[in-house]
Amino acid sequence: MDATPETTADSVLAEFAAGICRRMAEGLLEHTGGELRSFLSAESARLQAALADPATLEPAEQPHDPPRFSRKGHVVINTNPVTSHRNVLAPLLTEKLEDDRAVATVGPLPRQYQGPRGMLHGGYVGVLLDQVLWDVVFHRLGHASFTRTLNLTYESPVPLGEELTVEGRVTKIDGRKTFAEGELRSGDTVCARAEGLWVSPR
Ligand SMILES: CCCCCCCCCCCC(=O)SCCNC(=O)CCNC(=O)[C@H](O)C(C)(C)COP(=O)(O)OP(=O)(O)OC[C@H]1O[C@@H](n2cnc3c(N)ncnc32)[C@H](O)[C@@H]1OP(=O)(O)O
Repeated sequence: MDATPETTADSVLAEFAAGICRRMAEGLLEHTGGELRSFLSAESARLQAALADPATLEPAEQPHDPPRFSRKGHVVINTNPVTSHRNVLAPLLTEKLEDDRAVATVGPLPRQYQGPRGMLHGGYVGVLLDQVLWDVVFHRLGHASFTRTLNLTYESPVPLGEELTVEGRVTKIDGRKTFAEGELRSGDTVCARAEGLWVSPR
């Protein structure tokens, strides 16, 4: 049971703190020595200032994820590691869903997602495609399902530091099985393709 239910201002503060943690994660891989100390000190001071006086945050600011509560009144936090503004691991998507199709933009992604030098780690390519394909399946079906298979083809390296597009489409529904496919693009270049199967719960 939550003794202190979340307010909108708490959610704004949490997302502000997550933003600082994201910048810190990025800065830890960018700065060294004295520059690193100055960077960490400045980011810590911004968080301390916001905690001491929440009015230093933009007063009209709304959280991306406003407080939600379960039927029993417990706070429900969006933990999604791709889309939650409060989860510092999340690269964050802006997504449009229409019928059988989803189109999302993500990035530019910083260096904590790096695999090969200057390029996105292949596992994160799968994470982004899994999420967007799951989203379009959820949108189409109206209920959650589980990823059963996800086959990836890496066509070309995915650059960091550039906006990316991730697209997903439902291709077939057969009972509990929903098939979907999609791709991840950098500009006009298709960097990876995915196809998979999502199974609805019994
Ligand atoms: C609001 C919420 C927020 C939730 C927020 C969610 C955030 C997004 C998450 C992103 C997506 C994920 O990461 S999801 C998490 C990653 N995935 C998982 O953890 C899933 C782990 N696997 C499982 O739990 C299970 O294997 C299931 C549930 C997927 C399937 O088990 P099952 O229910 O026993 O299904 P089963 O009978 O074996 O198969 C169902 C049907 O599919 C067919 N089938 C099975 N495998 C295959 C296959 N490889 N190729 C073809 N067909 C297949 C079977 O023949 C059968 O067909 P027929 O006889 O019916 O014709």
